[in-house]
Amino acid sequence: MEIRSTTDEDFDVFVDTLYAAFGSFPETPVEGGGLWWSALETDRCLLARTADGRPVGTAATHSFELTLPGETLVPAPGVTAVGVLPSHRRQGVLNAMMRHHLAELRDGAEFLSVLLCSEATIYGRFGYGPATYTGQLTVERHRAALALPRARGAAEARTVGSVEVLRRAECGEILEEVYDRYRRAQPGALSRPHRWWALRAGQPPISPAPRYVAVHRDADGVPDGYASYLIDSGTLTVDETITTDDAVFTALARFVLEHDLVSRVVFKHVPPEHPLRWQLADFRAGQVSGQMDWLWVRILDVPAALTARGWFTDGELVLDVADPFLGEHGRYLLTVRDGKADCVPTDRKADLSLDIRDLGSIYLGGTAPSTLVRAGHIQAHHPGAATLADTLFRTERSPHCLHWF
Ligand SMILES: CC(=O)SCCNC(=O)CCNC(=O)[C@H](O)C(C)(C)COP(=O)(O)OP(=O)(O)OC[C@H]1O[C@@H](n2cnc3c(N)ncnc32)[C@H](O)[C@@H]1OP(=O)(O)O
Repeated sequence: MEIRSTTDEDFDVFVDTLYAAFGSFPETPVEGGGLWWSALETDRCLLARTADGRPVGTAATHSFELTLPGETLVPAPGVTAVGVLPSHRRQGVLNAMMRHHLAELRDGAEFLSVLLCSEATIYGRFGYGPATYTGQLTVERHRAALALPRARGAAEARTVGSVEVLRRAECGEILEEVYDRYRRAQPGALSRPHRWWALRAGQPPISPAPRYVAVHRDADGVPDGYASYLIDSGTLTVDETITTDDAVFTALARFVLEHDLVSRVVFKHVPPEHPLRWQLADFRAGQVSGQMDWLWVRILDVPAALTARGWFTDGELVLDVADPFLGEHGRYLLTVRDGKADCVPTDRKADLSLDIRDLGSIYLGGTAPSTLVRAGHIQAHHPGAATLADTLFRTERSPHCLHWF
């Protein structure tokens, strides 16, 4: 089998093969997201061909930036468009493409790779672990009153800005600018390169699908948040609510919850532990559903990855990390002082033994190491090791990603 990057000449072969792998047709318009593949970078698309030249597999990489805890931005190659023709499955085509992808990243000194899974059973074997989670919150509007904040001073901190409703097509650059400020501050968030917005590639509100957008502006009229939404049969569905400011989030939530002629509001992409549920005066007015994994992380260089993120508690931890897919194994001393980590190979006794996929899961602070100890995936070598790891890896704001690719 031959695996190589596409060029402008065989990009249409790539698209045809990809669609055939998913059992659909490129010529059939898809609501809103029909142009998603137009944002692919031609030189980062792979075609796998059999010895007689037949295209049988595809995979592509987006050049994203990922925000790590501590608001550090790092390059994050995002794997997408993975498909193998039904006639050639379970013969090792994906395996070969993943080896090719990870080797290319290592050559380019990249230290991680990310993806979203079509099925959660596929990518663990290649060293990816679920690192951020999402869900949706459905609120019955007649029970949706927001509670008065109890913390001293919190009520006064309420935003003094304004909300204006625009059609998606009238928003110009506002969404791109507000999203970019948001993703730089939100651990787990990915950049949406300008080409996505320019090509209207992906899901609403990037795509041209009709949407109303509630744009929040601060006291000086500068946009500092938005909520993109659609109303259908009495249900108002919010695609995404984007802001760096909790008070602006509350103002936008209040805005959609007070919408007339709506019986329920569905907030998509609400991460676990989001404060919105706690802001409802009636805790049971909000029902969580569709909780699932979102961004998966694959670490390729343990010291580079652990020293890149920010840390919030001082401490020391010895991690014994196995990487069965790449046939590697290493033991590392992680030392955190004043928000920065040092990570070096060591012979010291390990506190925890774990698989590289589990390191991917705990890396952004969205999965507690103790949860994976209790699940039987991480081995804690002494009492207190899991608590120590929980304390070190924890972040103030849980990681969240809502970009679909
Ligand atoms: C990031 C993304 O793009 S997600 C989109 C993924 N694509 C799809 O879901 C499209 C439909 N599915 C397909 O095209 C194919 O079935 C693929 C791409 C998922 C798998 O391709 P294949 O070439 O069949 O995989 P390959 O033969 O290399 O299998 C590698 C291993 O993964 C396992 N595997 C492959 N697909 C699956 C699956 N859907 N569920 C569970 N295990 C799987 C195989 O059993 C094999 O396991 P082993 O190493 O223990 O023997």
